[in-house]
Amino acid sequence: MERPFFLEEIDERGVVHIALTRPDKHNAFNAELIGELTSSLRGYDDDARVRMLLLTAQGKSFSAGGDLNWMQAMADKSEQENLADARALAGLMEALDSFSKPTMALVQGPAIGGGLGLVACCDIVVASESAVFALSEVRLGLIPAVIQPYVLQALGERAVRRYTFTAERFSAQEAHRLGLVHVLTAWHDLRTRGEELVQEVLKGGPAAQVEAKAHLRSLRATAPGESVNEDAAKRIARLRASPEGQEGIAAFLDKRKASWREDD
Ligand SMILES: C/C=C/C(=O)SCCNC(=O)CCNC(=O)[C@H](O)C(C)(C)COP(=O)(O)OP(=O)(O)OC[C@H]1O[C@@H](n2cnc3c(N)ncnc32)[C@H](O)[C@@H]1OP(=O)(O)O
Repeated sequence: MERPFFLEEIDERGVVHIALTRPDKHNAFNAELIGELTSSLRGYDDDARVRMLLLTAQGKSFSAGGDLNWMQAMADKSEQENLADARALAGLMEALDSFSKPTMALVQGPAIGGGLGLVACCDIVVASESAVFALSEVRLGLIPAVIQPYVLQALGERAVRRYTFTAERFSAQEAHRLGLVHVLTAWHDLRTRGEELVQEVLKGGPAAQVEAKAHLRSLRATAPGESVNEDAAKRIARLRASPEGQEGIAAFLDKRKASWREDD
């Protein structure tokens, strides 16, 4: 099937390669990408040929997160449409996080907002030394809601508190120190280091890996239940259609400072 925003391929070893292919928009995700990627992930998860998943991205950025043009348009949608759309975003994170076989991300550039969420949902992360990360949402008048359980798990609560409120960009070295990134490598070695780790994963028993992953998930304190995801979707839907969210998104797209109060 033709996928406008990503490529998918399963190799003879059972490795599913998914590459985000929207480099002109820094691989930001809109409703179409979210819907198709989620159904693709679910399909591969049910496919007995599949041993593991490798997530990559084309271009300069891994992903700039939610497409802000798409989010801006939410102010004109009905509350129900906006909420359904936010639930779909939660569904994408859930589909990646709960993928029953091992998953690996190769992060070649910035992974911001929901882009960082995708990375945090993967089991193994290899990143270029030049990659950067951010929970940028509050600068846009938004919150890192649906990604928060995964980011909490990957970075730890103290770091998440800091980076949620300051929205500072942090380096791949910091992401490595915090545990989000397992392997740091030069940009030109990213694929090679990734392939080395793929080969290590493929040496393991497939059923054992599925069981190990299910067991790990069952031990997690912050695995998001349905009510957590629903709450997150409601918060996102409310904020992005609000005057503050619309101001934050418009300011980013217009490349100006957001005006949060009359005297700003
Ligand atoms: C639940 C999920 C929530 C979310 O994910 S909220 C969204 C979080 N995303 C962000 O905060 C924005 C992230 N974007 C960036 O930080 C930067 O951008 C990059 C690091 C990815 C790239 O920086 P650089 O190379 O300096 O490019 P540039 O001038 O900032 O952007 C180039 C063009 O790309 C558009 N763009 C960037 N990110 C998005 C996006 N997320 N949605 C829609 N467009 C985006 C810009 O506006 C601009 O466009 P033009 O060339 O027309 O001026």
